[in-house]
Amino acid sequence: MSSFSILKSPPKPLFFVSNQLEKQFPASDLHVSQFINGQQFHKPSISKPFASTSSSINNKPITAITATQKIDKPLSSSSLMLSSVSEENLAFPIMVNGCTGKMGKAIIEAGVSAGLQVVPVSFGSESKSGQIVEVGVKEIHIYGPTRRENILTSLLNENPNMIVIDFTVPAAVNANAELYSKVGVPFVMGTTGGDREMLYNTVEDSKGYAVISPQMGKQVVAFIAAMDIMAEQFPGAFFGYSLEVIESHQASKLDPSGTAKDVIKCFQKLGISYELDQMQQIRNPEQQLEMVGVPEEHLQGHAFHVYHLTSPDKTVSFEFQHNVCGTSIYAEGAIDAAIFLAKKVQSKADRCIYSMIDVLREGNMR
Ligand SMILES: NC(=O)c1ccc[n+]([C@@H]2O[C@H](COP(=O)([O-])OP(=O)(O)OC[C@H]3O[C@@H](n4cnc5c(N)ncnc54)[C@H](O)[C@@H]3O)[C@@H](O)[C@H]2O)c1
Ligand SMILES: O=C(O)C1=N[C@H](C(=O)O)CCC1
Repeated sequence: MSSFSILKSPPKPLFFVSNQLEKQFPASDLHVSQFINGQQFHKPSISKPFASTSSSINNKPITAITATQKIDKPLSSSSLMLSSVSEENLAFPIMVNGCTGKMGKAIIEAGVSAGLQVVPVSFGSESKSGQIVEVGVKEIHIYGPTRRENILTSLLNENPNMIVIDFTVPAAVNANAELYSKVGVPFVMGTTGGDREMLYNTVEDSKGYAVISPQMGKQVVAFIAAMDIMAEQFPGAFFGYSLEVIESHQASKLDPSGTAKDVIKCFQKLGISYELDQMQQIRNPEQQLEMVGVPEEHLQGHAFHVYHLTSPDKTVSFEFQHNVCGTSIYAEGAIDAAIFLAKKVQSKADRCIYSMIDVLREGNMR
């Protein structure tokens, strides 16, 4: 049984950004952005040193973000499900990198709903460096690519149980993983792309802990696991079949679907000859509306996949689809992955690298 401890006492702030960190890494010329109902609003920029225990913006303290603070939006059905664990007051903070992005915001909301605490510091792109982002009532200070090692080391010293959740961009995957591994902070890597082999090698060499998965949606992960089991048990079962794969994502997605790549690996084991560059990627909103049937309100955030198999004589066909609108399915899965990882770290598990299938197998589903 895991020795992971669950606090029963009332929630207490578990971390603070110290004056020392503030002095070391002042973030001058901070900008405040606010997200309301998914829309970003910019307030006039202000010159402000990095968060201190006594400083405030608009009279709001910015030193620590605790699970006791409320998100000022109605609870969705999914967040109601997550709120059932908030009473357990899970005792580790999360650092969410890429927090100005769609997933970053969703992770913060899901994490707070689950009773986790969010470190008020996030690594972002150069262009977002120096901004303060408000997500609900949370204020998160964004740091660009410089001085990250020192900042992360200081944060980890102050929050020794911290887990990083990374939903950034494919180009940042390897550098970020190297940084987390070097500093020794466990991480959940939800970001797709980059050099995946190098990613695994980096974590393995450092003997650090990580959950890595291009797909955190638990039901989609269960589908991939089922395909993998079929491929293991019946290799070559679809030999000679032809495969057509179409995936559609919001136009801002920078890479091909990482999920489809994993599913295609299963089809290859099942005997189908298919190259990744045959996959059809749809990023054009007009096509998404007309061809794919994406609801208009989800053009900015969806992941639709269809895999069509046809027998050599064309008398038999199979079709698999998984269509996701929005981000909540991934955010909930990523929080489950962080909780799973915290338990592995706490119990000093021998194995260090995990997938979402491991998270599902251990039944860490709330
Ligand atoms: N594993 C999953 O289940 C899952 C689900 C959804 C999205 N994703 C992946 O997560 C990633 C992010 O998706 P999104 O929809 O939130 O994208 P997004 O474009 O909305 O957000 C990306 C964020 O990364 C930040 N960023 C850019 N460069 C950075 C850098 N060098 N360091 C740190 N941050 C940087 C951006 O400022 C932005 O805040 C993508 O790779 C996407 O494919 C994975
Ligand atoms: O929206 C995205 O980007 C997604 N990326 C992942 C992938 O590439 O498979 C998971 C689905 C959403």
